[in-house]
Amino acid sequence: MSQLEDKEKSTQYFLEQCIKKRLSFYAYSLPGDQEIKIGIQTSPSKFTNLLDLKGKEGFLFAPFDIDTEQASYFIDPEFEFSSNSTEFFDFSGLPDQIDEDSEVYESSKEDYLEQINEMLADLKSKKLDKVILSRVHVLNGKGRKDATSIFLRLKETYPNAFVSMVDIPGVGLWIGASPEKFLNSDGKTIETVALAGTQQLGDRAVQSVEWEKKEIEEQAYVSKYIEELLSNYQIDDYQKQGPFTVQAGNVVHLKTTYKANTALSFDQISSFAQALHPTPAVCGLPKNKAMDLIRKVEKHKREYYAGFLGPIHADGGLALFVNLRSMKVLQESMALFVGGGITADSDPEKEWMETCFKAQTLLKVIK
Ligand SMILES: C=C(O[C@H]1C=CC=C(C(=O)O)[C@@H]1O)C(=O)O
Repeated sequence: MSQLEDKEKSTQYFLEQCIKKRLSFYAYSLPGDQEIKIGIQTSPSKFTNLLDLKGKEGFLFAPFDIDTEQASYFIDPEFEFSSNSTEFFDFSGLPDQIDEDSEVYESSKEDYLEQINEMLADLKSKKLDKVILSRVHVLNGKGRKDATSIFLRLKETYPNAFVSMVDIPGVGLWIGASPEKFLNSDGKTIETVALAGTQQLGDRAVQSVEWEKKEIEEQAYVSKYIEELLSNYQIDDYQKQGPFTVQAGNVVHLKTTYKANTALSFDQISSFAQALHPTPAVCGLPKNKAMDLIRKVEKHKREYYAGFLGPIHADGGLALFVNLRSMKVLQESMALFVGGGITADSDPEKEWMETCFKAQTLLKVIK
């Protein structure tokens, strides 16, 4: 067996034990990075403001609807492990644990079409410009015992995604392969992206993809929102690139990147992140109206889908991503969360198909 296979195997064993013993842990690999970082904490703390995490080192996990739904968690690891190191952790004294599964509401196609038509009525009467409708697709027969191998396969299949697995007892086990950076900072710069618009790639070359008016507009709403926010924070010195086409598995998106050469304090970064979330890539525009419409129309709770997650460092550096192409892993099933941006020009059937293509990015790896 090669050295790499040996390492992969020990990472697999390690993660499987964490899941069986129901430890609170995170595991992630950054886009383009081979390494998997893992951290364990007996009881992670909740936080309400990113500022509370100032000077801390760990992993944060925030829901979509910060105001009315689940809590935000911070895992401050008592033990850290990396797929590049051979450290040892003794699981032998810990008993196996089983958690009660919570119910997740799965939308039928009829539900989805009814919901999109309800949203379209508000969009067409110009109550709002854009809203994201999401749904849950439940896959039976695969569950917690399969989580680690799916996580490792996602990492191999999507090396440019932020691939993560987070388990917090009573909160849930989540896995994802996100194509969307939320906010990255190394203390000297901040980076974010406007990602929206989706097509199935099929057998086309990425650069040959052409975009329709509806897709160009839905992405432009995200760019406009980010640019207004940068301006509100007096961040004028930034490089903008795009929009250009990027591939995320079997789909492509339109993306604009923003990089500001501004050294912000942690206080400013946390305030900026809080104002940025949720962007019109996952919520809509105007934000409050879109949030109200989502709360009214969607029958499931989004929980941590479309929230944000990632590591933060004691020096204020952070690498946060939007929790997309993600699923909640239950004992014997998996709940995949997928959504798409709806505007007055949306065609309900096409939007339904888009959510199917997005689900395929995960299903392809699970099956
Ligand atoms: C909300 C999702 O994707 C977002 C990111 C890229 C493209 C999107 C779109 O075309 O609608 C969404 O804004 C999802 O994957 O569930």
